[in-house]
Amino acid sequence: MTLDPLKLPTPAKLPEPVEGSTPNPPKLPEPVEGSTPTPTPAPRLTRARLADAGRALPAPPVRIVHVGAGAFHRTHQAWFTARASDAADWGIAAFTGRSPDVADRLAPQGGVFTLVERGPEGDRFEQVGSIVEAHPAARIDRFVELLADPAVAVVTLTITEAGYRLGLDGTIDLTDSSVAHDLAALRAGAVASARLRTPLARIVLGLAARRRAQAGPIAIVSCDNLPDNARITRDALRSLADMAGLGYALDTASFVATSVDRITPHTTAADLDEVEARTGWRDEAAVVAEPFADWTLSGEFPAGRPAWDTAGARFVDRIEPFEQRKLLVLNGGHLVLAFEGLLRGHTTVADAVADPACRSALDAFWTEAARAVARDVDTVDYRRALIERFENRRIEHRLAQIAVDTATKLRLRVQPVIEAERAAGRDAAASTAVVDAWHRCRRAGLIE
Ligand SMILES: NC(=O)c1ccc[n+]([C@@H]2O[C@H](COP(=O)([O-])OP(=O)(O)OC[C@H]3O[C@@H](n4cnc5c(N)ncnc54)[C@H](O)[C@@H]3O)[C@@H](O)[C@H]2O)c1
Ligand SMILES: O=P(O)(O)OC[C@@H](O)[C@@H](O)[C@H](O)[C@H](O)CO
Repeated sequence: MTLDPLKLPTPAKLPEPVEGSTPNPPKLPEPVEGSTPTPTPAPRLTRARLADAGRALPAPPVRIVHVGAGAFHRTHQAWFTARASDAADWGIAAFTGRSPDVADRLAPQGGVFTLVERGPEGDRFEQVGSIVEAHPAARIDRFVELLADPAVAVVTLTITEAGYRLGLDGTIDLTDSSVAHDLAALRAGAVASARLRTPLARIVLGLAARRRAQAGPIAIVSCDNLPDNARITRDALRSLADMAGLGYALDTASFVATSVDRITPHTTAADLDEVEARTGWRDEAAVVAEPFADWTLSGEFPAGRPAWDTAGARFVDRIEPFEQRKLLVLNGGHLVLAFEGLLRGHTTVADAVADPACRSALDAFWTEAARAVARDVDTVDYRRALIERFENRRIEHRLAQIAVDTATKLRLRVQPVIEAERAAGRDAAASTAVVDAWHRCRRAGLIE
């Protein structure tokens, strides 16, 4: 079958984990001899109760605004910020991208949450205090107020690839009904802007307010799995701002490129119960991640930034090789396992990678993907380490979580491999087979 894909719609240095450690469990009443024990519900984790229990996590001042407060923000940027040597100076106000769910869970806890670092041998629990405000996307008033505050120096984003509303050419899709709605609202001024639907339009509104308030420069840091995420974010914001007559909004914004990595599955109800049983706190905003974490950044922070390097982040002049390796090898590899795995009845990445047929498709794809990655980064040890990460059975990373927005992901994570192979005169058999598996998944109704 001939397929035309163009038609398709250094680990951080961390302290040794303490296996099974339970941070400061609250004191529960002693059971009374002879009585029928009534299970005592664990207290809800909150910043104030933590302080009462003798383990205060002081709330730092807000200097970072995050958009898209999902699971990954908590396991990655919030965690790096909490572990930076100057964590006491950098608090995060986290806004959801769309639904209010995460804000509803985090806000009653004062932003504090538990990170479960789930290694192959056991769990390590850590309470993270860097998020100090949590708001639903609809709190545009607070969002704009914060962006216009000179103390705020950084805006980070994890709104998923779909959240950027890009067309096939990689620029913002003006035919998208929400983009069109927001453009009209931005043009109509403040009252209409109170109902903005897209994160990028809200950022334009906030940056325009910042400019008018002369609050100084700011860094915008996309932490989504997109190639050239700084340019994509800048161009999309620039288009919106220019067309809305707010071109000045971006005058003092700096765009930082990132490659982000930490496998973060969706939190399950069983995970929350496990956190409660092991820590003694009921935490409705707990998140689970693998021990590995990587953050590579490139760009200017004109108003300062946390010392993320002290927590293991890497600042580089040229991000492309890191970005290519992450997006093509890891994320492209995930797509291989998702499609082949779903077709073979598997549920998780660990199940799929243990199946020799899926593994062989992965290895074949990786041979081609590695050739598409710039020579200046290693792909041999990287792949070896990745297999171990994928094999971590205790991380229940569901193939269905990966297999969303697949047309966009194929275009960004597999098509570049096909193009590189063909440009070198090869047949791109393994990467083209990924597209074929995608078609078969769609025909079988396994993915949308
Ligand atoms: N989960 C991971 O392992 C992982 C690892 C590296 C990078 N990332 C990046 O982070 C992104 C989010 O992952 P997550 O695990 O936090 O997901 P999540 O579902 O927990 O959270 C997604 C966030 O994005 C918002 N959002 C989703 N679709 C949107 C849309 N169309 N418009 C506006 N906002 C939208 C949601 O409201 C939520 O705030 C990924 O898409 C990826 O780019 C995730
Ligand atoms: O998060 P997505 O939807 O862009 O891609 C799915 C996975 O490949 C991704 O979440 C990886 O687990 C992650 O990028 C690892 O750091």
